[in-house]
Amino acid sequence: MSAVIAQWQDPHPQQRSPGDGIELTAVVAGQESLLTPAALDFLAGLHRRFEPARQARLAARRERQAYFDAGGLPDFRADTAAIRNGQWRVAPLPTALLDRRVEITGPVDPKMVINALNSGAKVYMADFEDSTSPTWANLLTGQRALRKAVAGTLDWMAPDGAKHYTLKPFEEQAVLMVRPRGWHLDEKHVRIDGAAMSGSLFDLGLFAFHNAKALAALDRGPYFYLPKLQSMEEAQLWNEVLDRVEAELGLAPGQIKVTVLIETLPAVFEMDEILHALRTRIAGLNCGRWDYVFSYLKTFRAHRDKVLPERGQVTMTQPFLRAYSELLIQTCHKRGAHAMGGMAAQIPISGDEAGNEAALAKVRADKLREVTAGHDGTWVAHPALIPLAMRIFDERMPTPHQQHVLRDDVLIIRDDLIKPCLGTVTRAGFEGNVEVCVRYLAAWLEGNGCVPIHWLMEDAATAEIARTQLWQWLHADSLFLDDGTPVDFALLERALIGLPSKLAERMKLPGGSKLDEAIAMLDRLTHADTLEEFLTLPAYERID
Ligand SMILES: CC(=O)SCCNC(=O)CCNC(=O)[C@H](O)C(C)(C)COP(=O)(O)OP(=O)(O)OC[C@H]1O[C@@H](n2cnc3c(N)ncnc32)[C@H](O)[C@@H]1OP(=O)(O)O
Ligand SMILES: O=CC(=O)O
Ligand SMILES: [Mg+2]
Repeated sequence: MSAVIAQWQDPHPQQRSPGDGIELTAVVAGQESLLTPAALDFLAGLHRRFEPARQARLAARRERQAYFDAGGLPDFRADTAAIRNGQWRVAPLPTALLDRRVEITGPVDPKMVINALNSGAKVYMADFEDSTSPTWANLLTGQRALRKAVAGTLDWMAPDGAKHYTLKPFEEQAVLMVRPRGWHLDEKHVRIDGAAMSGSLFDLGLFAFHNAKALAALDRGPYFYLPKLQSMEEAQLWNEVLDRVEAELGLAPGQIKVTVLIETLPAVFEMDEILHALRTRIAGLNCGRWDYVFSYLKTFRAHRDKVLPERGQVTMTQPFLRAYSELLIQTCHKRGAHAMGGMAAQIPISGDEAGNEAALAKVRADKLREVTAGHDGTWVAHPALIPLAMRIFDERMPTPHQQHVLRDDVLIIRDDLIKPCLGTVTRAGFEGNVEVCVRYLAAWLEGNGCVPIHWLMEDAATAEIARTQLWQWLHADSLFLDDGTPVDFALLERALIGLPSKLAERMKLPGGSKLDEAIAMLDRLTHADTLEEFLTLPAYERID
């Protein structure tokens, strides 16, 4: 997978200032066509209007985490009971978003964009978030690819000239949705009045600036996926941003539609409130299971009674995760929104028929669980999985969606959502987490935000689980592997020391040049007294 595109790299980067308080601290060739004075003014306007509110929301996150660290538990809010108990529905969904049974997701390099739009999935979520390492080159390459895709002119030639990629006709393409980065991430290369702007506002703002009118004319939104929200107030902030974007770009109010990922533990207690805050424009909620597990671990980082078993055992059939997905379905269907499923991590295995069949069987079981529970659609990580997921949804969901499945049988209380599952930590589980962290981080530092490791899709969310589990296990009192070995820093040392030779033959894989840096970073992150909020925050300081 090529994440950084050579022709976009400037061998002589320099600081350039477009003036009016806007400063760009990196350059890739050709960026002027995207970062026009008008586009920069638009971004600066978003920053000046919403940066104080973003900072307030980030401070609120820290305050709430301090409450959890002091022993507090998340719960449904008393002050919003009227919203939960009220009779209201979200605005009707646009035709293009009625049938979303299979959605493909992936990073935004031109080949992936073409492959995803041509893939036969109903929707393609172009991802600036979990699967993109936000180097300046990746971001602008992605924005340029999407702009050309919307215009219908995107093509791409394989570097060896073996294949020329072109888009299928518009009617045969997946519906485009874009996922900007979460509220916690800055875009350090755009400084406004001396401060870095928000990555969310940069990604969404720049995409909307160049494509919103064209997409609205095609009756295709624009449509966005909003990641990692933690509260109703964060949804309100997004709604205000989108109101402003619509007003500035001359779009009808409510033209921009969004789907919100419920992928943090605090947010699962505010799903009605989030739908309500965005009720004129929300099309659905999505079970972002990987970040959700990460958020569970992070929320309870100081709770020794909430240590989870190794990653492979924390599956969606565990009671606390089943409760999350069923409550999401019930909540969405009550309000007229779609309840989207999530991502199975298995990808096709080439050259191993039995291994491939076992991987596909896991994906099949996951999709079957989702459609049977009442989800209106699901995610796949790889185009080869689309027929499998499509078949299951076609067979089990003959209608475009199943909002009529109200799941009145579901009765979920707070403890169902927070009770940890039982299980073990094996040596393979511990060492697997170490390997995933190091290899993923190394790839990310090299500019590649999504990689296959042992035939599993690994991205920022899955790697966060591995990283957070290591920290949690190492800081728990007297934790032992299932073979009786104490989980301590000596065990980590041995795993880290053994890793370079274990990976020696794989140095040509993504991240090969950054393995030492990744090992040093993981060592620091696991030794820290406090769990770092996001892996990508310190890692972002180390990329261009
Ligand atoms: C927790 C979450 O947030 S989930 C959402 C974020 N994660 C994702 O979106 C995962 C996206 N998936 C991927 O990036 C890739 O599938 C990977 C990295 C896991 C595997 O990629 P590869 O090793 O390149 O897979 P593989 O070699 O089998 O790819 C075969 C073809 O399918 C294409 N392909 C693979 N995945 C995708 C995708 N998601 N979208 C479009 N095309 C894809 C490849 O580009 C390749 O195309 P080509 O034959 O024209 O060269
Ligand atoms: O974004 C999706 C997730 O699972 O995390
Ligand atoms: Mg996520």
